[in-house]
Amino acid sequence: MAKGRDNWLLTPSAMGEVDAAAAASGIDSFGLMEKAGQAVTAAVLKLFPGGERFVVLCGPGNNGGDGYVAARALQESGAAVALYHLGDPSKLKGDAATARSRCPVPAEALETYFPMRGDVIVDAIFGAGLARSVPPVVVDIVRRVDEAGAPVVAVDLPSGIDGRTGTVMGAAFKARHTVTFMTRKPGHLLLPGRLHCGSVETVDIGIPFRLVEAKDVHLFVNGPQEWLAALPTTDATAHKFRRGHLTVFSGPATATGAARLAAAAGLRAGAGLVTVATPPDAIAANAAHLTAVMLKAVETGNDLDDYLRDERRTAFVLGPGFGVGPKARAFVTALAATGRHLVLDADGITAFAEDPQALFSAFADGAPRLVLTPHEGEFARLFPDLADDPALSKVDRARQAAARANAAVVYKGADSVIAAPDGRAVINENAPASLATAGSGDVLAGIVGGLLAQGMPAFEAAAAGVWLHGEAASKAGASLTAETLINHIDRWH
Ligand SMILES: NC(=O)C1=CN([C@@H]2O[C@H](COP(=O)(O)OP(=O)(O)OC[C@H]3O[C@@H](n4cnc5c(N)ncnc54)[C@H](O)[C@@H]3O)[C@@H](O)[C@H]2O)[C@H](O)CC1
Ligand SMILES: [K+]
Repeated sequence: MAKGRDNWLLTPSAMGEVDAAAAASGIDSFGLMEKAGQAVTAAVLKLFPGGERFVVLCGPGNNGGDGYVAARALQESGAAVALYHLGDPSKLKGDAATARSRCPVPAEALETYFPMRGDVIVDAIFGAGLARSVPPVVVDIVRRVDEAGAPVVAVDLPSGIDGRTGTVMGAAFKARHTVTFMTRKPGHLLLPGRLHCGSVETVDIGIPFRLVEAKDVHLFVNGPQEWLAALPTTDATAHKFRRGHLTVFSGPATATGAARLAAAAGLRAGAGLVTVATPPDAIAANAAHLTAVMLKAVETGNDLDDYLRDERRTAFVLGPGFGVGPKARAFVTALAATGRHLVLDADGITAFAEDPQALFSAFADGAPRLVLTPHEGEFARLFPDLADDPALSKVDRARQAAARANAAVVYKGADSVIAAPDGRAVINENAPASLATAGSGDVLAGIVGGLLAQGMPAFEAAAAGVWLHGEAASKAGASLTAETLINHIDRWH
């Protein structure tokens, strides 16, 4: 499955470099702006064929330039158009100045705009060049538009959204629809930016895609193109041992459900065999609920050493319901020494809060064998400096964490980011809101463990696991529980 426009992501600065490369290769840059403005016009007219008045808000850069093109094209279509500008339009430069000079619509200062009933707003104030918090006049206009409930179509990005991080810089429009150019930007997927974009349309404005590909940014929307080639196939003749053996470590008698959810999910994800390794006091609780999944008592370090002697036990999940004490740290250290694969989740992560370096050192050598699946709070426990650095996007944080831990990191959320130590990263977009339910994280850990058990590399298993989890949730419907989610996990091939 090829990487294409739909799953490619460029940061605004990389997009700017692509623009510059296009201009250097002889492509007419005003032609690009013209196509951008025309595409916005087409989207606006399609979405609002009965719009009474189109109000174009133009900023001081090329985003505003796109707006001047759109204002002219909307007027040429016979629509009523009003135009408001931020800053002194006589100071516009280059293509934006050209676009303004060709726009016959009279313009007024932005602060004088008060929405009227029937207005449809084209937001061309800031796009890729937003560099700091929006000025007070934009904060005011965003508020007026919100209060009036007027629909907004955003050019490139809703003004106020940082295209690199998805952060709201002071205030930002909540668009009904966003028209962006060549590829989406991280801010269209990362929260809260995603919630401000409405539907997002990516328009080819004529920059050859080879110039986009030349920017080797290693950032994509998560999808099968990233990992399908590494997904284990189900071969009818495959022996169950060849499909790997996943072990999930259970917590004490009072906390066994999470491990069973992970185990059942691992089986569904294709592991040939799955065992719940349980403290003796929890055998009865686990035995009462397991059928296809096997059960084995593992209490002490010696028990674990014995258990690990069988090299066919290829992958492990530790954390769901496990408890955060020294036992978790000792077990993880022993597992690391085997050279096999581990998903460390929940309590397993928190157990290393006081000494994250001990965890990173244990997995420092060789190809990544560890998958970490922290939500925001757990991430901050292992990587407090990265969590606190406001300059970093969620992608930056996940990437730096992956490099530090020599692990595939799944930084969870509605906008999960999966990153590898070598810098590859994907942003996930297929997770429905219904996934925010008890036990959903345990199921994810189990899916990833099941894929690791079958020999999938850490980053691919992590990215595939997150995507399959999202697909399962969509199929399970709005009232899903962790149990019904498991029944909808599909291995895909
Ligand atoms: N290939 C493409 O994607 C094309 C994109 N186009 C459009 O161009 C903009 C990017 O244009 P740029 O001039 O770089 O940036 P902006 O217009 O977003 O803003 C820059 C402008 O605004 C000033 N500024 C930035 N932040 C603030 C702030 N907080 N307060 C006040 N002023 C601010 C800054 O100093 C500049 O003057 C892209 O989004 C597309 O819409 C091209 O039209 C075609 C090719
Ligand atoms: K905009």
